[in-house]
Amino acid sequence: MADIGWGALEDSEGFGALGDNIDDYKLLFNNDLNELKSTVQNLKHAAHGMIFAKKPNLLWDLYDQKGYVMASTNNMQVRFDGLLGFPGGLVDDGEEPVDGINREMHEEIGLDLEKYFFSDEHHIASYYHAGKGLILHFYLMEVSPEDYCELELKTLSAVEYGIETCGIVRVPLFTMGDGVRGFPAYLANQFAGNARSELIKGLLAAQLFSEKEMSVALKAYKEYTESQKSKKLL
Ligand SMILES: O=c1[nH]cnc2c1ncn2[C@H]1C[C@H](O)[C@@H](COP(=O)(O)OP(=O)(O)O)O1
Repeated sequence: MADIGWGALEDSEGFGALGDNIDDYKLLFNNDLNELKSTVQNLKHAAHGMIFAKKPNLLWDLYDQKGYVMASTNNMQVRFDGLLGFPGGLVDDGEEPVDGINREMHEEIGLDLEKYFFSDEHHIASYYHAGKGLILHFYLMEVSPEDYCELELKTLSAVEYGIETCGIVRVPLFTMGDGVRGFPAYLANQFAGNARSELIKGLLAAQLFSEKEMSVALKAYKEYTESQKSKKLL
């Protein structure tokens, strides 16, 4: 069969290219965005968001599970390209990032925009990848545990379900007795863009993890990935 390539996707395919170095994504501060807009031509924007609910509970009466976190697998969560990421996507030309995230949330997870709506107050960080000319905007929204479960179910009937979004993922917010399985092992998956860093930032901002808990989990994740490499499992 002839290789027909990615067709219309070809133009934006490079933004998702593998091989990024995390240091390529620079956190933007107050006036950086305006300065970039006035100095760099043809900037592209993307906006992604983390939706979470806090529901402390003991999983199997054992693991302190602090809440639910929705990571979507469209792009993210198991996205069409096999990587994990948050719902969201590229912002259309002439569109504001906040409008882009609402549009993408509706397409990818069926978010009812009459009820839930991302606004500028939900924005927690932006990052710039100079090599790609790409600015990533990250948003965070809390919903009730009941609404969270309803949103999960709605994902299955979203327009992009089965196309961009291949599944919805709950992030395990606990670590098992071996110190690795649970959240540290989840971090060892492959993520789109800087979604791993966004997840860490989002969990801290949502106060689902303390700085100390996060640093223990990150140490375990790093040691785990090193050990996998030395066993040639990665
Ligand atoms: O969750 C994410 N966090 C940070 N960056 C991400 C995430 N998901 C994707 N990306 C990067 C890499 C992608 O190529 C670009 C565009 O996002 P994407 O969601 O793939 O855009 P479209 O759905 O194709 O519009 O951002």
